Amino acid sequence: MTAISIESLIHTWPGQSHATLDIKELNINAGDTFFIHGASGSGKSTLLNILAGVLSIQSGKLEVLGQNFATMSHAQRDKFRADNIGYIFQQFNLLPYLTVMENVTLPCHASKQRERNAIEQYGSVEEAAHYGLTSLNIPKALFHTSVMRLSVGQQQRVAAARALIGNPSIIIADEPTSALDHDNIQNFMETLKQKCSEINSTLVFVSHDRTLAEFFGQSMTLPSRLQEAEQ
Ligand SMILES: Nc1ncnc2c1ncn2[C@@H]1O[C@H](COP(=O)(O)OP(=O)(O)OP(=O)(O)O)[C@@H](O)[C@H]1O
Repeated sequence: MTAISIESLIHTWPGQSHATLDIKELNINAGDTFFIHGASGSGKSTLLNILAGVLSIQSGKLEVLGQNFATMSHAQRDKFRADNIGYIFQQFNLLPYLTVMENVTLPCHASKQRERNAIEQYGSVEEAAHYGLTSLNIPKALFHTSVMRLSVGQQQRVAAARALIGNPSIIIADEPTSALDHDNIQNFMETLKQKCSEINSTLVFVSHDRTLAEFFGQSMTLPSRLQEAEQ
């Protein structure tokens, strides 16, 4: 099954003389690990926002899990995202006034489907969060403390546990390793891949760091607009 299918996708931001994104064709199979590399300004965030349904499609075709995004309203895409996409942000986006557990269980409050999946597999949302955090090496003693008291590496693993809870079909990761040191990057990449494979989730991972491509089954590079402008 195809998880993500793109045909002739073009996105031009207002005031720009040429398109930020121009992707003729891209197919990502369900369960694959896919790396998108691109320099700063090449349109990585724009593409991820389109894939997650945050931005509407201007031109071309995009199907995510067989759903045609062009025919869906903003509200339909928001629900689809909550149910089917776990998102890991560059700056983690953990809520500072919530505990580790409260952060991790959030997606199950936003999506009945993810809540159901968590309960079916682990008996309760809390048990699902416990399992996720433990398997990502977060000590139990930290489960009920504020996320602000965690190290950067721990915060990123909590962000991963939050993205994975309730088994979303797709995990999108936007530069999630940029704040980590070398050893933490290796550990984080291996663990993230293993966890995605455990829940049969498709991993779409974006970074400016092309050395990370080695961790993935397939990859693509977005052309640098700066280079094009200079040619
Ligand atoms: N909301 C917006 N309004 C107008 N232009 C935008 C907007 N967001 C992005 N752009 C433009 O689109 C281009 C690509 O930006 P984007 O953030 O997608 O790139 P990126 O590859 O994620 O960059 P970085 O690695 O620096 O985060 C840039 O020229 C940027 O100015």
